[in-house]
Amino acid sequence: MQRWVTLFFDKYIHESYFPSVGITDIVEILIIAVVVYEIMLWIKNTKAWMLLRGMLMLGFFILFAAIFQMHTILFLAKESINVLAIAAVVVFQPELRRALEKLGEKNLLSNINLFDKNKENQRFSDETVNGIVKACFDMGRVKTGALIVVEQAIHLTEYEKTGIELDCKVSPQVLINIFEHNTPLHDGAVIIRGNRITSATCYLPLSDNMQISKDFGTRHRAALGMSEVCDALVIVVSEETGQVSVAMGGQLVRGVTPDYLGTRLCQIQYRNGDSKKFSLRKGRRKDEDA
Ligand SMILES: Nc1ncnc2c1ncn2[C@@H]1O[C@H](COP(=O)(O)OP(=O)(O)OP(=O)(O)O)[C@@H](O)[C@H]1O
Repeated sequence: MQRWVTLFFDKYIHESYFPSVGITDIVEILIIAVVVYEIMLWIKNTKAWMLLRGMLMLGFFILFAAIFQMHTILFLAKESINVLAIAAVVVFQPELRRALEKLGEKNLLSNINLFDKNKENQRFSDETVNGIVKACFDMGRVKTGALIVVEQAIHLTEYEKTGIELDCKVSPQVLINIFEHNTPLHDGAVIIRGNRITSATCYLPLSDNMQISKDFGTRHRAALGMSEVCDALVIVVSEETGQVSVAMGGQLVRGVTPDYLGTRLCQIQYRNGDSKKFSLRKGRRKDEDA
């Protein structure tokens, strides 16, 4: 037995090559682990998950063909692999674009304050937060439908172009007036950048999510669709129920309270992710109460 163990160690352990592991290698392993994890998360949360499953099926099929030496299938697979790779990039262009934009959103550079040094950290003022919250719930009370997109890091210029250009300060009166029935600007969505309403009657992409409730009409689908393709916070006021809902990152929360909406807006109010609490009682942020 002892001889067997000695032989085993001599053969497999003694002759094995153990590379020396330095700090750089550990950092490298950590970076690769994080990147692989992020890619897996991205695959899981997008249509790429279906692509991966399709590719796995194809892989098994090719393996099967290889085991049984099916030369024609192997030849076809080899020839079409490049075409399939290009097709995947074309089909998943929106998801790939979103993933790259998300990477940009992380704004690592602004955290070390090299590039954003001169930019104001605040996206919009408390007045804008209060104005949006007030307008949404006032419209909800009288069942006026509305769709409001609050821009974050990703610029929404291409969606602005689908509507009528405006440039006015956000206020509850203006928002209510825009969405008033039978007025020229009431259809479509309003886009807000900072403290300004940049355009109205904008057309937003509809979500093709099959799992969302059949009760949702196109206004809610457009809110969800928009939140899937960019980082904006999208607010919907239902004409049918008067409920206010919020969509962000492909998730729609229905029937929110003014406090909830205010808090969500405060969460995106600062570029570096700072957020302050919103208090409904005074319609202002809690830090201002002091
Ligand atoms: N793609 C879109 N982009 C922007 N606005 C849209 C889009 N699709 C629909 N809308 C807006 O939604 C309105 C129609 O809403 P619809 O009744 O279909 O939706 P809903 O989700 O059931 O909302 P509601 O509860 O208010 O009825 C349109 O008049 C238009 O203003």
